[in-house]
Amino acid sequence: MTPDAEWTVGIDGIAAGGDGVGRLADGRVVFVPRTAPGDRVSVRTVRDGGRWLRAEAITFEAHSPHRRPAPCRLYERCGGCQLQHLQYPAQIEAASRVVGDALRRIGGLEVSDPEVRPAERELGYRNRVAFTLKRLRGGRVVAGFHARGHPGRIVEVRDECLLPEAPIAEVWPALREAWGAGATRLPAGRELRLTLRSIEEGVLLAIDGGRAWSEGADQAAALRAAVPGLAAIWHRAEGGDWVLAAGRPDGHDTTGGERVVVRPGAFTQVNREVAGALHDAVRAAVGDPAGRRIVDGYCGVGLHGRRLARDGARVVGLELDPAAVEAAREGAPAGFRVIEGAAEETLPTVLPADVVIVNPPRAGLHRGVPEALRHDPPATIVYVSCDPATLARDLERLGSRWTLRAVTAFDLFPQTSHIETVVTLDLDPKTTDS
Ligand SMILES: C[S@@+](CC[C@H](N)C(=O)[O-])C[C@H]1O[C@@H](n2cnc3c(N)ncnc32)[C@H](O)[C@@H]1O
Repeated sequence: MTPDAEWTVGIDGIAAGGDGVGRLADGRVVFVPRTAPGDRVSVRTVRDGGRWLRAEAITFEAHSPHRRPAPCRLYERCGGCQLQHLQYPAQIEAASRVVGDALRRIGGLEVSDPEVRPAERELGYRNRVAFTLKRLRGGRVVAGFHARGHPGRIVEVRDECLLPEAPIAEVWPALREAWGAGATRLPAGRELRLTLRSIEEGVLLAIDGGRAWSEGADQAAALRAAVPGLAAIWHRAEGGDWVLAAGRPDGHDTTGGERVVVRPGAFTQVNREVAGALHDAVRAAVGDPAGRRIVDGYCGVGLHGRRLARDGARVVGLELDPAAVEAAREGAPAGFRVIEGAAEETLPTVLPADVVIVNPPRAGLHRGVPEALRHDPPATIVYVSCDPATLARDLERLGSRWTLRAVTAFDLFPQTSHIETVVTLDLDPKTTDS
């Protein structure tokens, strides 16, 4: 089928990236963005990948009962969300299918589609939002999100985005007003990444990129005074370190009962409500932690490990990012220590352990991590994953010595195709590593 050919397909599911997916009579799979299970749609091929095709919808011959008008008026142009055209229960069902499919297809596991814990708030849930600001020729400034299908372009966002928590939704338009024509009150540079993080004290603004801010202190102070709710402004010039430009050095936030310091850079989950439920699930999967040796791998600011140490475990956190390590150590309970470095190098030095938690970035575990776990197996592994495909690959690499106790997914990112999964594995004492 050549690009530009037009034909009709029935959509019967949602693929991992959020596209609707259907099948041709000859078995080839077709991906069509912004379609829903139950749609029948005439499409045009935009890419022929051999056994799969990517296509765009031209007209709908039948509409899915799971559709709804997208709540955001930027949805068609913005690259941030993929599932706003689906009613929320259909988003949850799609997430369950995506995780189940990955575990069966890539992981070779015999599992059914898992339970997905929905969010209470499907909008207004993000405590962190990153915008991109570009200075164009002629002094014009655009600031917003990357465009759908054109990541180099920026879709202007004023007050349209429906995902941020209320404090961010209020600060962003006020900040745009306050930075002045040509954004001259911000650091110079063609492109800046502006991250707003809502914290107990208000909103923290982290400006990443641009040149050193020679008049930073004055301009940042003026900006902060002009934007109600802005608690602190940080800047990191290209090739430099984070510098506090105005306001308070420390912000705080609480997730899953743990209050931690928030500074720019260190990873924290964006959805405090669902992340709290996820942390409770990890805590429950560990069982009674008293006196047990636990590794919190890829610990970030140490939310799992700190809580388990408070409950009596001896916990070692493993974390690569120095900013996260610093936050994890601040105010940590006795019984929780953190080793800075790559988990694939540090894990073998802290095994054996009773329980190992791993929560890697999207790329999943470095090969060295399953190797170390096979060599020195813990009784329980709790794997928290933000990518079902790499999760499934890693479970396969762990081998057959562990049995799957539970799989639960959490909708930390409503309206998007991202999904977080928690898998608990128990060592089968009768088996040996082959
Ligand atoms: C998905 S976050 C999880 C953080 C934490 N568990 C939480 O719930 O907030 C992944 C973390 O792994 C860290 N990281 C990335 N690569 C790593 C590696 N090779 N070894 C150790 N930590 C790593 C990142 O800096 C980040 O803090």
